[in-house]
Amino acid sequence: MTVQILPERFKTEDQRALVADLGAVLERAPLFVPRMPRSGKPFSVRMTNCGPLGWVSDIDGYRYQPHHPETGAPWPEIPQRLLDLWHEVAGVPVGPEACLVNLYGPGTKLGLHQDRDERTFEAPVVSVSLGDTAVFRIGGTTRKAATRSMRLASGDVIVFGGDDRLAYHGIDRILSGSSSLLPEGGRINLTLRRVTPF
Ligand SMILES: O=C(O)CCC(=O)C(=O)O
Ligand SMILES: [Fe+2]
Repeated sequence: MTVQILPERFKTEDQRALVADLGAVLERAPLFVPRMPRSGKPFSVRMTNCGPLGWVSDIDGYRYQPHHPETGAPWPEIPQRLLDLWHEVAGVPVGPEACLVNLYGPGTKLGLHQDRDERTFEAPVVSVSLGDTAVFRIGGTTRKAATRSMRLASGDVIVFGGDDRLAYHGIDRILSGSSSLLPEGGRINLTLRRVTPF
């Protein structure tokens, strides 16, 4: 496996600073409810983005676009702390273009999927967990491959690249009350992605 796990990469103080950075992002780019292509069924996770591009999903499909789907405004910049993380761990000579922000309340799940809407898979996906612990599942590059489950706690970072860049993954559940980082509870996941070839 070329999934690299960096437990507690962000210590409590840095986690708090990241939450403050995200507060500023959310003021400019409010959370929206993504919907499944075709059916329009809402996801249980709420999302927003920062960076030159953001990932959105609606009845017309999944895509990256430079503006917020509801306000029409460009996405805010990726906080420096996250750019620094990317440059330390991603191992590519270019920056990320999108940072997808997912907010999980109690009972939120994210089905097994691949991150494959990018136009390049040469850069890894760098994922940061904040708040309540998630039960994360990761498998192989086919839906049928065996999966394993692991817990992602606040401050943990995982980097999936190389052979695992297209590994199926998802969130089985959130362990409510496992962290006091977020005043209202729940979990935030940030994924930094490169979208265009370099
Ligand atoms: O919340 C997570 O840890 C994973 C999020 C994810 O897979 C995604 O946004 O594509
Ligand atoms: Fe994903």
